[in-house]
Amino acid sequence: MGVEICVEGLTKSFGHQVIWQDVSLTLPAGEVSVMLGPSGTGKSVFLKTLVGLLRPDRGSVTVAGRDITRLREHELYEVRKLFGVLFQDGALFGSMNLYDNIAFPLREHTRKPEGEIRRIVLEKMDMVGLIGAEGKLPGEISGGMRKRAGLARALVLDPEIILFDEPDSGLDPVRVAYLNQLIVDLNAQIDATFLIVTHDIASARQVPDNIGLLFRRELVMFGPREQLLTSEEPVVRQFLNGRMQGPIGMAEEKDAAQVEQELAQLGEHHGSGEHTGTPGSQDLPPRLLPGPGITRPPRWQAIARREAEPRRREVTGA
Ligand SMILES: Nc1ncnc2c1ncn2[C@@H]1O[C@H](COP(=O)(O)OP(=O)(O)OP(=O)(O)O)[C@@H](O)[C@H]1O
Repeated sequence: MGVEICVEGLTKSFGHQVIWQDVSLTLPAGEVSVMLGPSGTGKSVFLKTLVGLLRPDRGSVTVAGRDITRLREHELYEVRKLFGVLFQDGALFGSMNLYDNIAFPLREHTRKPEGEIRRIVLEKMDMVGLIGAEGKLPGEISGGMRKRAGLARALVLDPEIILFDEPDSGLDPVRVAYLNQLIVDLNAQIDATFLIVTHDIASARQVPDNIGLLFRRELVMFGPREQLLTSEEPVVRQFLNGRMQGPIGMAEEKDAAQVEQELAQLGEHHGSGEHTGTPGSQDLPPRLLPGPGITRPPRWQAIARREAEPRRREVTGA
């Protein structure tokens, strides 16, 4: 049923460069969370810190009751088995076929016999829709298939937590839609805790239970999808609407006077396609549901209730 990750007061710098500071959030067990943020705000550094590949300056990351920032290397090795990580390009070995790539963690970390390994590898390849491609080399398949293969490999040790580093990068919109459906289906099937770093706002709007936003070396907000998508916080709105006007600049943050002027101008241009109404009135797309035939774990009843809530508010005008 996945495990909760509790992050408290986390700060990371490289030399004098503070990447982010005092980040606190809880990734609820079994839920899907998305981390957004402009380029270079340290989203990948955050993922690496969660899995213990980077050590923070301060703060804690509690996974299954253990603060991984304080573990020694051999203890970390054990805790890391709870994680599956999908790196941006799938991080496959170019000289190995997909079967051997996906079998790799099982051969490295377990003493399972080859027959058992075969059963697991084929089961995971089936889950991500790759049956029949066992003998292909990573160089012979599309970027979307490489991501699926990376995902199958992340699944073989039955992780409690899966971290996705920009799973949609380099994919066309149709492939992104398929991948999003696969992520939602997998989450319902294996019920692990998912954290996805992405730039794709459309995915962030539909896929997760929770959304976080990193900006100016801080976690601006982290909370239920509905809360972020209807937030009036200027940074959150600028990012989720993908517009130039607002606190986020091309290279750095803008000065306060400029932001105020831009937002005032934007306020004069209602009807430009931007959602500028009162909190809760913004377009809230429905959450992507698991496909037909996929049994949903009990927590989906709570999701369905939450999904119904804002619409009920809209209808009643509350
Ligand atoms: N090992 C490292 N040593 C020094 N600096 C690093 C290291 N890893 C990352 N950084 C710096 O940390 C900052 C954040 O990098 P990171 O890749 O986490 O950003 P990001 O938000 O994931 O960006 P993008 O969205 O463009 O992928 C960058 O300035 C980067 O140069």
